[in-house]
Amino acid sequence: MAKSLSWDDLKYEIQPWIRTAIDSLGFETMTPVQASTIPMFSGNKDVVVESVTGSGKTVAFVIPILEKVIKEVLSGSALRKAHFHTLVLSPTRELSSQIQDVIDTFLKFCPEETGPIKSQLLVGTSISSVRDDVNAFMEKRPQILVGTPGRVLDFLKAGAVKSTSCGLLVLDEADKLLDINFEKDVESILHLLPKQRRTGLFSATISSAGNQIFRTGMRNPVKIAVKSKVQNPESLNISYVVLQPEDKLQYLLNILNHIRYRKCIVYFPTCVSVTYFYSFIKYLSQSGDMKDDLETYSLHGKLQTSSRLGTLKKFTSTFNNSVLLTTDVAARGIDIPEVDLVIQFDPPTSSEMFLHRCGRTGRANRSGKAIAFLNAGREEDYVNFLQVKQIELNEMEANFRPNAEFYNKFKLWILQDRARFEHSIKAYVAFIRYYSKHTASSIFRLRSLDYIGIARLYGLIRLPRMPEITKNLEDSKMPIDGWLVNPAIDLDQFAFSNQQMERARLENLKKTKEVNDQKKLKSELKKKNAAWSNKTAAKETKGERKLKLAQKRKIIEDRIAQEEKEDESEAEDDWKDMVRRKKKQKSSAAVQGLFSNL
Ligand SMILES: Nc1ncnc2c1ncn2[C@@H]1O[C@H](COP(=O)(O)OP(=O)(O)OP(=O)(O)O)[C@@H](O)[C@H]1O
Repeated sequence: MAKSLSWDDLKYEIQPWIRTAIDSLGFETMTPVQASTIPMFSGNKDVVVESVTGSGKTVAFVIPILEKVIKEVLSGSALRKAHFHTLVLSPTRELSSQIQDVIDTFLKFCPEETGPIKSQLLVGTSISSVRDDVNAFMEKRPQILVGTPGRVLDFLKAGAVKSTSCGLLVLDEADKLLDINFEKDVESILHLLPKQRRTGLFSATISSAGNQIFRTGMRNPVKIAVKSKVQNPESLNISYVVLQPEDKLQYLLNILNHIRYRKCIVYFPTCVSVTYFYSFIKYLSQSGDMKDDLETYSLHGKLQTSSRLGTLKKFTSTFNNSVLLTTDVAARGIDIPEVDLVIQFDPPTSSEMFLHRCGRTGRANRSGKAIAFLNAGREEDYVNFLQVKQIELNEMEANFRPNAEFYNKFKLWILQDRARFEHSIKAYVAFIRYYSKHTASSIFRLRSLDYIGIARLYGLIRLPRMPEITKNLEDSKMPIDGWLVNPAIDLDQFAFSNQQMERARLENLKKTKEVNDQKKLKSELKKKNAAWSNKTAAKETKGERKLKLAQKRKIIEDRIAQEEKEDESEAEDDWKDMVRRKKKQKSSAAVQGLFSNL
């Protein structure tokens, strides 16, 4: 830590009410990143800030924002109607909402005679449209806008709002905002903002954005990097454990049931794996296989915004023993101080995301533990890969004995409902596709994946047909017809427990059967007809040809006989020559005849 982190020693004089807010929030000292950033960014500097997760970057930009807005207000140059002063962009709705909460917490201390200073959240929801946002903006006249790139762009393009007074832009999780997923929207937003503005980029992994940061139009930015030898905060302990893929779920449940923690976040690779494992864990809770007081939540990008924000709020406000099953949608920026355990069920597709996931615990000097599960075989190399990137991991022994009965229990749960069977396949397929997207592709290779072990992890009954499996799974390991259970299951008899779905399935099955029967009948008939017609056609042509030849011969012989009678002088000619001559005559006559017929 720097020598003096006392707020009194901050090299910038902050507003008294902001200082009151800091005291009430219990922030006794500044964090190093705040000590370096606040004076620069509140002054007239563009900043690029990199500092470990949970080190207080949000307050490091919120105070300068408030300082700048308040200066505008105090200078008497009131914002014109439809104008705003500051724009904060973040990659997720959850994070945007959290940033707005921090701003509003400070604003509660803003004296009325100074204000009113207001903020507005701009994130896509099914409840409010862009037009609603514009109407609310016109009515409330906020100086500070916080939102996700897509929604902010739609809002600015709607035409009613003027961006020419925007003097400050903050990109939180800037490396994410400058990556391929957001790049276009962010660039379009930058074009709509005036060039004369201050810009601040913040992230724990900003270096990974490389030269992209210069596309934000900053002028001589000050680089502030608060780092130790390793990239993770000292209060965060990161471990890894090597497991057979089929044991991973059991091991996770073992931790959730037997290790003491307050709040735990478990990262899964895809949305569908979250929903799938969440429903199985819920079932286990109901059947008494999970500890009694455990509260389980699920959060992923396919949920409605209101449900996502609601879940996060509930998880934040619960007491001990709660678990959030989620995806990378909740990996960056989310600040829930009581989270003391983070589990990565599978490594993420990039090392930056690995840090962000781990960084949901061990925040603001509180101790936290992060555990990454690695599949035995090849993934152990990931530890060295991370070490090169200055991320230190400790090895952890998996002290548990997998229960052989577990897979049967899982299988029985799936066999109760066809929907679960379909869900298991979707989750498995999504995982394989996810695996192919790893940036460290020399470690996470589709060729080396244990397809059967992972199928067991997902409780699969049968391997799905997918090119990745056909290409990479050795023939000797391929189960007969893909079945992982013996005896195989009659899929036509496998019912949905939901009656409506089951009715629809049976209806569909009936229709498919009818169509198939018809198709079969048609193809059989076609085959039969084709065989018959081909044969007859062939026979007819043969017979016809014979008949024609016979007829021709007869005609010629008749003619010869006739001519013999008519011309005795030619009697001595060889009949064969005669035949030839007559043939010639006939053919020329035929040609003439044909011509005249024209
Ligand atoms: N000066 C301070 N003293 C004590 N706690 C602080 C201080 N400043 C911020 N905090 C707390 O530290 C926690 C982490 O802060 P914040 O969310 O801003 O971290 P961050 O650096 O943005 O992390 P990430 O990179 O994960 O987004 C928050 O709970 C915040 O309230």
